Amino acid sequence: MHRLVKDVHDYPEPGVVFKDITPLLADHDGFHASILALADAGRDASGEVVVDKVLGMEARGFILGAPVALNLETGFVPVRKAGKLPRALLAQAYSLEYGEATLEMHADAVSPGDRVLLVDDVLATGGTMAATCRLVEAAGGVVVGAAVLMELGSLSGRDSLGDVPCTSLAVI
Ligand SMILES: O=P(O)(O)OC[C@H]1O[C@H](OP(=O)(O)OP(=O)(O)O)[C@H](O)[C@@H]1O
Ligand SMILES: Nc1ncnc2[nH]cnc12
Repeated sequence: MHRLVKDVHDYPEPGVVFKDITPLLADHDGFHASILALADAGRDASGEVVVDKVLGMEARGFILGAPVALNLETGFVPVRKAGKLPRALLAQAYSLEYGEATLEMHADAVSPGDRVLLVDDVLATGGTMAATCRLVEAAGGVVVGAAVLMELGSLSGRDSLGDVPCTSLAVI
């Protein structure tokens, strides 16, 4: 996977090393293997699916989360940046490595008791993932796991996830 993720220095702001996954997405074998590996986070040791929904965060989390949901034969829930969803919603402000934003989810997208897997490309500060956990909790769902392609170990994002187990295909 490493050769298919390109480091872009000082993007989107000075000091950030941006992890560009577009070469990985453009490579069928790399993309396919990544989806299968991320989907394993939604199964137990015997291979049984243990989640009811997969959530992906706009925008790169959509690209990865939707095929993971299909692989697990669950529904997919888009968690969007503010102002994009048309019906009653839950909202959560957060900070990420290079800014601040608000994430929103339709209020009825997760039902009480739903077991949820969160999927994204990068875990950096963990702000995005933690905010999504808050949205799921507000809906009455249970985050049973998170799965990312890459974890930026120096930013300790995992610490913001509490007891939620996070599967990283690579810690860099
Ligand atoms: O752990 P954090 O510090 O919160 O950073 C991780 C988040 O940042 C990126 O999303 P971004 O908001 O840049 O959106 P994009 O997918 O639309 O580019 C990435 O896809 C994660 O969602
Ligand atoms: N360094 C980084 N590269 C790509 N996406 C990110 N999201 C937060 N930090 C990031």
